[in-house]
Amino acid sequence: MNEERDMADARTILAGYRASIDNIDAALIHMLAERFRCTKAVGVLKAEHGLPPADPAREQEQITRLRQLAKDAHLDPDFAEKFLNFVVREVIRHHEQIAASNGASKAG
Ligand SMILES: O=C(O)C(=O)C[C@]1(C(=O)O)C=C[C@@H](O)C=C1
Repeated sequence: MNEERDMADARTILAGYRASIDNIDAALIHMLAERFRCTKAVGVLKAEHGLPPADPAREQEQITRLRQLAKDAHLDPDFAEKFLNFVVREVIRHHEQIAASNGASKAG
């Protein structure tokens, strides 16, 4: 029946899209892992030199840049900003933990 074939075709197309989504999600995880590997090193550097975990001026530059990139890529700039903020808040939390343990190791 035509309806059954349409449904089978739709399922095949959906599976194709899902395969791409799975590849993209894997790439995002790998890119985030690399970003956090890098920011961990930044956290150590900052802690060793007594630099503050957060740098609001740098964040403002990143937001401006990413909002423009998002616009050019037809991605919602508000979403891009929220995503960056979400990631950066987690980075700052890591920086604070590193600074606390750095202080503890200096004291001990
Ligand atoms: O560039 C820095 O100073 C960082 O610590 C990295 C980073 C980021 O994740 O991009 C995190 C915290 C700062 O507020 C700004 C940027």
